[in-house]
Amino acid sequence: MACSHLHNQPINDECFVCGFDNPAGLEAQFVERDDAPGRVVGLFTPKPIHQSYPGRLHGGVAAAMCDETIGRAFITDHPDQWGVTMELKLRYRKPTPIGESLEVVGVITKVTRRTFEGTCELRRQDGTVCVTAEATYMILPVERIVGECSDEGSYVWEDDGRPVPAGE
Ligand SMILES: CCCCCCCCCCCCCC(=O)SCCNC(=O)CCNC(=O)[C@H](O)C(C)(C)COP(=O)(O)OP(=O)(O)OC[C@H]1O[C@@H](n2cnc3c(N)ncnc32)[C@H](O)[C@@H]1OP(=O)(O)O
Repeated sequence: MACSHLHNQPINDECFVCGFDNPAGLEAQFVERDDAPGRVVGLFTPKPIHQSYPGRLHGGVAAAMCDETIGRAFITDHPDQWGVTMELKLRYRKPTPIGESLEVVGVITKVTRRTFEGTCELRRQDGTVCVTAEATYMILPVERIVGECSDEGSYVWEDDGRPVPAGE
C-alpha cells in the first residue's frame, strides 16, 4: 500500500478562519497530503455565534472558509508564495448547519505567472454539498501581503511560517 504523509499548514493566530487567538474565529484546521499537491482539506465546526437564521451558518462566514481553503490549496505546492483574493464566487446549494463537523475540499485549477484559480466544496458529514465556490487570487510575496496592511512595523517569520512583529 502506498504511504503518504499529512501536513498541517501554517496559521496566523489572530486570523478569523485559522487562528486560535480569535474569540469569534472558526478555529479551522487545514490538512494537506504530500502526494496531493494543489489540494487541501479544511475542517471546522461552526459555533452558534456564526449563524445567520437560527441554526444556519451565515453565508459570509461560509465564504470566508471557502476563500481561505482555496488560497491554502495553492501553498501546498508553493510554500513561499501566498495569494490575495481578487474575486470569489459562491453557490449556496443547501443550508449549512451549526454545530456539525464540516469539511471543505479545495483544489487549484489554473496557475499563471501572476494569478491562480481554484474551486472548493463545503460538505456535511453525510456528503451533502452545501456550498461550492470558485476564486481567483493574485500571487504576492509574503512580505508584501503582510506589510501592506500592518502599522506594527516589520515582521519576522517563525519556523512554522507564522508572522510575528519584530522585537517580540
Ligand atoms: C502565517 C499565516 C498563514 C497564512 C497561510 C496562507 C493562507 C492563504 C489563504 C488566504 C486566503 C484569504 C485571502 C484574503 O482574504 S486576501 C484579502 C482580500 N483581498 C485583498 O485584500 C486584495 C486587495 N487587492 C489588492 O491588493 C490589489 O488589487 C491586487 C494586489 C490584487 C492587485 O494590485 P496591483 O498593485 O498588483 O495591481 P493594480 O492595482 O495596479 O491593478 C493592475 C490591474 O489589475 C486590475 N485589478 C486589480 N485588482 C483586481 C481585482 N480584484 N479584480 C480584477 N482586476 C483587478 C486593475 O484594474 C488593473 O487593470 P488595468 O486597469 O491595468 O486593466
